[in-house]
Amino acid sequence: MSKQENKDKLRVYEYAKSLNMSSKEIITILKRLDIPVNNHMSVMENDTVSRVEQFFKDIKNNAAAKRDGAAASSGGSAKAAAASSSGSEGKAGSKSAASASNDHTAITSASNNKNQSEKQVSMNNNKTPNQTKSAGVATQTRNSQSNGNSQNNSGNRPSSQGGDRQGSARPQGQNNRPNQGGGQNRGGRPTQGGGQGGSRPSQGGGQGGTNRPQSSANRSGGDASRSGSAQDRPRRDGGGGNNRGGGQKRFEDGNKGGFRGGNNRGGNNRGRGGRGGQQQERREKIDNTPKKIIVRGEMTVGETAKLLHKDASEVIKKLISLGVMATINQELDMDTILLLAGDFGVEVEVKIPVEDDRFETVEENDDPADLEVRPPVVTIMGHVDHGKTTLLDTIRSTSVTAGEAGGITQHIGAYQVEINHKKITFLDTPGHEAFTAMRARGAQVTDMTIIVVAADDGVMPQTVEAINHAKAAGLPIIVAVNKIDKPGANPDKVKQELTEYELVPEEWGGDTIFVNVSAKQKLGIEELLEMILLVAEVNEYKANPNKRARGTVIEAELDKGRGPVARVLVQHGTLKIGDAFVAGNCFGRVRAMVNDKGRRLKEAGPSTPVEITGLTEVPGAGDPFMVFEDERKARSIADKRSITHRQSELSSNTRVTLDDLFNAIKEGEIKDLNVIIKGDVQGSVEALKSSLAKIEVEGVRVKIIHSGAGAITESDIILAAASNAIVIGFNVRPEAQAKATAEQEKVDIRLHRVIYNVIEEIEQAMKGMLDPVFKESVIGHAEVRNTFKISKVGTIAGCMVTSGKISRSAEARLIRDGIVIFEGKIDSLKRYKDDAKEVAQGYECGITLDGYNDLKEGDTIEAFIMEEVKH
Ligand SMILES: Nc1nc2c(ncn2[C@@H]2O[C@H](COP(=O)(O)OP(=O)(O)OP(=O)(O)O)[C@@H](O)[C@H]2O)c(=O)[nH]1
Repeated sequence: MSKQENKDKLRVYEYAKSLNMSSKEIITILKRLDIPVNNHMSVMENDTVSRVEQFFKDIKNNAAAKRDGAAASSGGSAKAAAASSSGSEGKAGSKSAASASNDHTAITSASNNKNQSEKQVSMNNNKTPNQTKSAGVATQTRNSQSNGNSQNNSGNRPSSQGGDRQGSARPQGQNNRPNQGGGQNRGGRPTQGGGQGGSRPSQGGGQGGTNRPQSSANRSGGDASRSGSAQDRPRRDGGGGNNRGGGQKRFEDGNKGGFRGGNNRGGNNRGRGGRGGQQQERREKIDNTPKKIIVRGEMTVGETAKLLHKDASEVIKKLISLGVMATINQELDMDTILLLAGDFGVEVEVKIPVEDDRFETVEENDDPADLEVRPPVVTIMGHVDHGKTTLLDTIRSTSVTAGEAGGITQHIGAYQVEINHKKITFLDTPGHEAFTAMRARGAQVTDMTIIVVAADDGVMPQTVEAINHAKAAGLPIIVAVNKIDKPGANPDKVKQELTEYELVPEEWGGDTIFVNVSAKQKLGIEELLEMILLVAEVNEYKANPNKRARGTVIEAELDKGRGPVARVLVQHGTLKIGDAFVAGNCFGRVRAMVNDKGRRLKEAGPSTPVEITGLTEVPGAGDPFMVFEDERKARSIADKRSITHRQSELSSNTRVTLDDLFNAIKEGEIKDLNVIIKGDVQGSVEALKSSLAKIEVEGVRVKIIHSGAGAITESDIILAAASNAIVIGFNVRPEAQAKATAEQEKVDIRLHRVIYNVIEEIEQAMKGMLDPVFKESVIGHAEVRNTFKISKVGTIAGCMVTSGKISRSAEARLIRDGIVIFEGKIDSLKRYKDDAKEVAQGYECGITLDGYNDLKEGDTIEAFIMEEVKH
C-alpha cells in the first residue's frame, strides 16, 4: 500500500476522534455490528462508516420512541424526560450506544434519562458484583435502608413520585460524574435527592445524592448507619457531598471502594421505582439476577438482597422457605448466604477482604465516575547500544513543558514530558532486567513498552528478550526503529525481522506501531510521543486522584544529608506533604517532595514520579507504597510487614516447580505452564519448542514465554520468577549468578541432554506421575588451568577446585562458555602423582575424563552425584 493510499484511508481512531469518542467505543460498535475490526488502526470503509452511522440513528430513534411512550404513560415523568433529553443528543447518543452494547437492558431501561447516565448505568450493571468490597457492605446497608425509604415515600407522599423519578434518573449522573450537576449537591444545599433542577428538595429520590454523604457519615462514625433511622439519615447528610475531596475521604477507599452500592442502586431502582403500568410490564420481563456475586463476609438480609438484585421481601420469603426467619437488618452467615444464592441460581465467589498490612494485594476498585485520565507510564527496552539511553535523553530534552523549562533535571528514576498538553511518564532505567526485576517483586508499574531496535543492526538477542519480557507482562509494544540517520540503516529489514516475533507493522496488516526515529538527530521523536498517546487513549489509562496515594518505589537510597530518600511513582490517589505512609517494610511521613525538574511539590497525582524524604529506613526498588491515616498506623503496619516478611522468607516457596505441578493444576492455580527454554543451539531450542507446544494435560498447556541459545542467565531467572515459569536448560548450564538467583528466588531449573527426557519429564509432572527417585546434586566445580597430553593416558587437565569438591566417584560434565560439551565419568583424579578420593576447594588436582580428551584451558568441570530424593 502506498503512503498516499495509507493517508487517504479513514482509520478507527480518526473516525472516533471526529465524533469525540474513544476508539474503544467505535471498536465495540463495529464488533456489535459484526464488522471485522482489529484495532484502532483498522481502516473503515465507506460502507462501514454508513453502517455505524445507521446504528447511531437507530439508537436515537429507538430512544426517542421509548421516551415518547414513557411520556405518554406518565405525565410527571414526561417533563423530566423532556428536560433531560434536551442536551447534545447527537454525540451523547453515539457515546452511549457504544457502552450500551455491553448491556442491552441499559438502553431500554435508561432511555428516559440523559444519555450520559445511560452510559453509567450500563457500567454499573456490569460491574456491580465485582465492585462490592468489604466497606461496600456498610454502604449497602444504607442503601437498602434508604431503598425502603424511597419506597415508603412513594407510598406516603403523593408528590414524591415526580421527585422520585427525577432522583432515580439524575443522581446517577451526579453520583458518577461529580462534575455534572454535582454542584448542587456539593454546594451544601440540603437537597436530599440531589434533585436535578435543584428546585425541589425532593426527599424520596435522591439515592445517588445521598449515598455519598451516607458513606462518609458511616465511615467516620463507625457503625452508625446500621443502627440509625433509615429515614432520617439521608436528610441529615443531604449536603454532605461536600465531604468529597476532603481529607478524610482519602482514607476511606482503596480497598473500600464503597460507593458502588450507591450506583448500583440507582440502576436497580430505576427498574423498581414507582412507575406506570407500562414500565411495570417492562420490568417484569427483565430478569437482572446476576450470574455471579462476590461475597466478602457476612451481610445483612438487605445487603444480600441488593447484591442479588432482589427485593428484600423476596429474599425474606426465600429464607422462610429455607427455614430461616430473618428481618431485613439481620446478619446472615456465610453458609446461609451461599444457600440463598444457590436457591436463586446465583454463583458465589467468596473473597475475604485482605488485611491492611498486605495492602499491595488490595485491588483498586473505584467508581468509574471517580476515575480520571492519567499519563501513561512507559519503559524503554532493547539491545545493548541500540540507543535506549540516547532516546530517553532526547525525549527528555526536547519535550520539556514551557512552564517547566529551566528547572534543574533531577534523576529520580522517572520523568514526565508533555506533548499536545498531555503528559507521558518515562521510567528512566532502560532495559528489561530492571523492568522484570520490578515485576518479579509484584510491582506493575509500566503501561507500555518501547522496543528500540537500531536500524543498522537489526533484531539482536536482547531485542528478543525485551520483546518476550514485555509480552510476558502483557504490555502493548511500540517499536522505535532507531539510528535511521546512519548510512547502513534499513528500517524495513527490522520490520521484516520482527514479524517473526508477532510484531507486524500496520501497513503489513498487523497491529504493531513502528516509528522510525533518530535519537541522535532528534528525528521522529514527536511522532513517537504521539503514538504513545494514541496507545494510551485506546487503553484508557485512568486512576482516581481523589484518595490516598498508592504507588511503587522505583529507587531508594541513603542520602548523606537527607537520610533515606525514595523515588516513588504515584499510581493511585494523590500524595501530599505530611502524608504518613508505608513503603515496603518501612514507614515515614512525607517531609519534602521534589519532581524530576527539581521543583518542590505540595502534592503529586497519579503517574507522577516524585522523590520524597521523611522515611525512617531505605525501602527496596519495587516495594509497594501506600498512605495511611497517621504515622502510628503506618508504623504498626510496617512492623507487621517486617514480621510477615521474615516469616515468609523462612517458609517454603510458592513458585511452581515440576514436583508440585500436578497439585497446582488440580487446584486450578495453573492454566498454562510457563516455560523458558535455553539450549546450546537454536536448532535444538526450536525442536524442543515444537515438541513442548504439543503437550496438553487436563486443559493445561505449555506456554513458552522465552527461548534462546546460550547459557541460562540471571535475566532468564528473573523473568521466570516474575512469570512463575520453570527454566529448561538443554545442553546448557546456568551462569553462576543465575544459579544463585534461582536458589534465592526458588526458580525450578531443569537441565537435560535428551529432548525426549524433557518432554517425558514435563508430561509426567503434569499428570502427577513424576516420581523422581534420584535427583542430581552438584558437588563441586574445578577450573581447567592447564592441559597435558600424555600418550596412552590422554589429556590430563590441571585444575583448581573452585567450589565444593571433586570426588573420584562422581560423574562430571565439561562446560565451555556455559555450554555442556561432554558428560561422563571421571577417569582419574590425582593430587600430584597420587590418586585421590576427593579434592576440596582451593586445591589443585589433575583430572582425566573417561572417553574425552578435548579439554581446553578455561573449561569448567562440574562434578555431580545422583542422590535419592526423600519425599
Ligand atoms: N547515528 C546514531 N547514533 C545513535 C543514535 N542513537 C544512539 N546512537 C549512538 O549509539 C550508541 C549507543 O547508544 P546508547 O543510548 O548508549 O545505547 P543503549 O541502548 O542505551 O546502550 P546500553 O546502555 O549499553 O544498553 C551511542 O554512541 C549513541 O551516540 C542515532 O539515532 N543515530
